[in-house]
Amino acid sequence: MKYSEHKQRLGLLFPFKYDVCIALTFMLITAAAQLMLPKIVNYYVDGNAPPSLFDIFHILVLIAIIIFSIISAVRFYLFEKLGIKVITRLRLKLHKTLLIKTASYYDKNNIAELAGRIQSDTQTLKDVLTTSAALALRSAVVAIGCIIMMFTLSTMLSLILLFCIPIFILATKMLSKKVEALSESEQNALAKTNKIAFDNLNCHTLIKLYNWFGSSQKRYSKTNSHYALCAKKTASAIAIFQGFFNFLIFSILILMLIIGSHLIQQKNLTIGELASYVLYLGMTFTSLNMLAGFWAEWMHSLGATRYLFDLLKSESDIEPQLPLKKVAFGDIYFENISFHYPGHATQLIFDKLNLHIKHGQTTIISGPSGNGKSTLAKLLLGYYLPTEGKIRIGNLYLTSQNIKSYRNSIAYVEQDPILFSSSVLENLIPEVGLTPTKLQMEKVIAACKKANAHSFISQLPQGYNTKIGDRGGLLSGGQKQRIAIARAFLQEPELVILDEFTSALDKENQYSIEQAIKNLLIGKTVIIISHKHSQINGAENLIQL
Ligand SMILES: Nc1ncnc2c1ncn2[C@@H]1O[C@H](COP(=O)(O)OP(=O)(O)OP(=O)(O)O)[C@@H](O)[C@H]1O
Repeated sequence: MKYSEHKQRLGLLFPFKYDVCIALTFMLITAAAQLMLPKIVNYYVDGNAPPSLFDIFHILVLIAIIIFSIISAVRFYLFEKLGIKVITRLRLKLHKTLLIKTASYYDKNNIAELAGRIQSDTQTLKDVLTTSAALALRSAVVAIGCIIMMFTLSTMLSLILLFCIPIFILATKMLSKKVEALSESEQNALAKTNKIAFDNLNCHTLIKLYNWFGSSQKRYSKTNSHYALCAKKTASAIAIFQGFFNFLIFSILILMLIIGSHLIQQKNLTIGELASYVLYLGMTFTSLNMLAGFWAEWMHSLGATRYLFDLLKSESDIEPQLPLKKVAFGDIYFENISFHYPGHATQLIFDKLNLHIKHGQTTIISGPSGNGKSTLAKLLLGYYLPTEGKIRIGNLYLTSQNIKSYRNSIAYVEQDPILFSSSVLENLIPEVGLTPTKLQMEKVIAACKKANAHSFISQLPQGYNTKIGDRGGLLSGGQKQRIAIARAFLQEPELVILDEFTSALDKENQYSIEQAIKNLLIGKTVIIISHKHSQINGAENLIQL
């Protein structure tokens, strides 16, 4: 645990400093009101209060109670609202960071685990950073206020009490260290459990097919039990502390009552003052208990969110976010390209590969399965950078600095197209969503007609607004490919990479789409990755890998 880690978490509140100040003001008012309560008790017990129920004193007390209740409710709402704001902002930041992580980052990390962590890890921060922190702060104010009040009531009793406080602080410190370590392993175990659940649900048909229910359930049960074990360890550490704390509270309380009754006999204390003192003592312990609970919770969240903050920090696996520039396309050259996937140094996919792909022409890249055809596309798309050698497009070398600008003019249609689980329309123009203008809709329909997709989309229950399921699971392979092709048309690209793009189409659709592509992509650079040499009649070049 480092100082910077505390600062980092508290820094999340900084953008909402005004909300924090307003909420804290309300909190301080409630703390002050709370401190008045034992004094009122003292007033009643020693017989100073007026006997008539409808006396102005009682009416004022009632008004004070009503105001206190309203302010408490507002304070609760303000801190909850603050928590929601902080977490929403953090989730947005994490989502953005994850989106711009490199392709190799996703080779190493599990998507389900990452998505789960955005939700669960941030949730642990929400309460601790706002409502719990506010209660802890109020508890600190109340505890200090109570100690002052207790000194005004009896110096002797208060001095005895002060001796007990170091024991309390020492126990809190020891516990928080233990809880921090336990929480980190608990959160990691939870993330692993989510990962296995996602994997199993994703492969539910496979599990059904081969009757792998038992083994899948066992895999989940193993991680789930490990999580339960970690959570139980954290809970028992907190429970031990709670037990010790309760023992401390009651022992001190009895001690104070014994000494207090002696002081009453010696006429050094009134009954009302002792009652008031015991109430302040109770409030001090409740406040200290809350503070200790908060500290344990804070350390829990520190350990639990370490992964998230590391994720935000790691700049090395983030693609540079530079403004898009207009780029000039030309012939594409692979100059002595060697490549292996990150972390797979022994599996060289290309070894000093040299290629020349002519601008404005159609080139077929062919070769046996596993020879690196799709990898070549991924290099051109800048998902990975070559291990050695350079890719030149026209006069410019492809680098991580300019790839975003290039990608802006590239369309890629894959064998198994990636689709959002949202509507057809959102898959075609996600930036517009569900409310396209008339002109945009006309463009979409024109692109879909060219891709032979319009007729089947029109027959879907809600047409272009039909939700297509997880990764387009409610569509056939050919329908998914036609949507991906329409999406490529809409990009108005300079370079089009078609990776086995008709693999899921029947002969009739294949022929008409090939014709549409042939006519539409005149003058563009088209790279067709295919096992079959003659995928598009009239392809000008063939490269055999
Ligand atoms: N993300 C990755 N990490 C590590 N290795 C990978 C990755 N993607 C692909 N490979 C490996 O790279 C090699 C080339 O794969 P690639 O998909 O480029 O072949 P391909 O020629 O397109 O195959 P196919 O015709 O079967 O689609 C394969 O051995 C594959 O295992």
